[in-house]
Amino acid sequence: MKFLTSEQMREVDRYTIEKLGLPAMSLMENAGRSIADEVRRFCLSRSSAGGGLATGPRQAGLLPGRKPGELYIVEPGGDAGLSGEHWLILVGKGNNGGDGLVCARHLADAGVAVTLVYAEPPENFCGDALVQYEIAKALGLPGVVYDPEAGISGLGESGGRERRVTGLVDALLGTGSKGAPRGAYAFLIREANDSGLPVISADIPSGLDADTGAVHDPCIQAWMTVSLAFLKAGLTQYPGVKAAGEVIVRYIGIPRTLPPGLEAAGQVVTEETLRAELGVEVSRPREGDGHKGTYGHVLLAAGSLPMSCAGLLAAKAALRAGCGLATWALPAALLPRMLGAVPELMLAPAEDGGAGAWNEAAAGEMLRLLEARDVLAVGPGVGRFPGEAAFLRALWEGAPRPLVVDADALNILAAAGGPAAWRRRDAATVLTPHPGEMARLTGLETAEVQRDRIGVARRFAAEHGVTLVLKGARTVIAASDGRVFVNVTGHPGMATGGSGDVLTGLIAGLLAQGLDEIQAAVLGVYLHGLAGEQAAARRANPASLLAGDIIEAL
Ligand SMILES: NC(=O)C1=CN([C@@H]2O[C@H](COP(=O)(O)OP(=O)(O)OC[C@H]3O[C@@H](n4cnc5c(N)ncnc54)[C@H](O)[C@@H]3O)[C@@H](O)[C@H]2O)[C@@H](O)CC1
Ligand SMILES: [K+]
Repeated sequence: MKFLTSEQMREVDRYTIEKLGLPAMSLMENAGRSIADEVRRFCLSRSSAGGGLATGPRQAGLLPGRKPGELYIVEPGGDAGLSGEHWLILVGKGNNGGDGLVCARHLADAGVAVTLVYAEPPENFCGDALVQYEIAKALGLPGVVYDPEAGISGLGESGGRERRVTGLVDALLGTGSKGAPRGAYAFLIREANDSGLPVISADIPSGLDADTGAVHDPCIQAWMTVSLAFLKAGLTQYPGVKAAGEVIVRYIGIPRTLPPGLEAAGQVVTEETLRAELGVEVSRPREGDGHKGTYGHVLLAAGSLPMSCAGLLAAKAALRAGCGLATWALPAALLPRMLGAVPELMLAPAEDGGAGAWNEAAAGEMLRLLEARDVLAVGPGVGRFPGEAAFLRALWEGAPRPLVVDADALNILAAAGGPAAWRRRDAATVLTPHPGEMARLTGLETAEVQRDRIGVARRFAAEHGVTLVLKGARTVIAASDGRVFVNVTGHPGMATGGSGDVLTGLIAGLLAQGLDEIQAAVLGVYLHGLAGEQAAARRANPASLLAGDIIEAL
């Protein structure tokens, strides 16, 4: 599923309205009605679930309690289950507010009591939002201009009937928002968050940066967000993910195909994305006459005292990814301890003078081994050592096969000045930093990396001609050609030592089987998350998840 930045969304809007001739008012009508649909669905699922929000898969097009094929006519008077509902519609002065006004009209028609709360006097409204305000006024929908002194807690009356407020629609700020919410907008957002009531956001939670997922102070903490036409980039990254709650993308009449020349900011990884965009299946059948040579051979340079087992995890993951063979090269002093630890694995000792550490001279041996192997992964547990820059540079510049760089190898690379300091590689290169390693590679603070994960990853990959996997919840995979993928599989239980080593092995194992670097990186991250979810589900308490459990779940 594609996602866009706010600028791209504006471009799509412009194209749809000016080039295709679809009236802006029709789009706003569809947008507002979609939000109203979701509010109704929310209310009905809440009433049928006896309070609380119903969970589990939603049946497309079916409201709770209805059977497929059953004739059901929604009377103009609305759904009986909505009679106790009273929603405040928080309305800003732009088109997001316009969506809210349309939503209010449809909710009122469905039998929901609504009160419009204007963030500023409607005289300030502009364009289509002003037209929608005039319609709401002509219809007699109750509304008040927000007064911070009075607050929203007293707004329990609608059309002469006392009705306790049961929910809020946040139509304050959308993709036209700049910076932190100001004035009455900020007061309203704080009140909404403090109310404890369900909040459904129109397009994005007000206060969210639609491009990065960073949240301003304040930002709406929504229970649900109805993203209009396309998913917005900011809804795919934390803390935006948390602020948005459940995200529903609704079609509003804007064509699914992007205008000529416009590339989406990125895509969320699904099996469909993998198949349609990357030409790779999650489960790839094996050839009937395949043998271990058919599925490639991974060479892994990993481990050192005392972090020897990082290599073990990566190597096991490579084998579980389906590569035909895996060789783990390790400082020779570690060999006796590791012999037989994974019987399926070949071990290649690198001369270390008994120190259990890597050294510059070992690079030549790695390149020689690589002649008969398909991919080199370097980094898990290698530590820091004298001659480290020369060691890694020799591999970086000399390895004619795909290279996966992780963990301390990334720190070595950063200390040496980053990829720009060395010759650009011809063969595939995948870097798998966590945010701290990414910060060292870019010279940014970790918080700066996290504030714009998509942008930081995209720029780095394009500038250095590598595939960049920026790890962490909602891992970002950026290709050197500007494409970006965001992974949504995974589980917080995976935040445990060795989890990254498993990913490195997995990606290397997929590269060995002939997948290209972006296929291997995206599929690897997707499978890693999926395995983590399954491993977590097998444990009574997911906090007890170990990296080895992820390998077993593969
Ligand atoms: N054709 C379109 O353009 C469509 C737009 N739609 C809606 O329109 C939204 C975008 O509308 P707009 O571009 O009018 O912008 P917004 O409605 O997001 O913002 C409106 C106004 O708020 C003010 N504002 C900006 N930042 C602020 C801040 N930090 N604090 C206080 N006030 C601030 C500005 O004066 C801005 O013009 C989308 O998110 C979506 O909800 C939908 O109606 C569908 C069609
Ligand atoms: K909003």
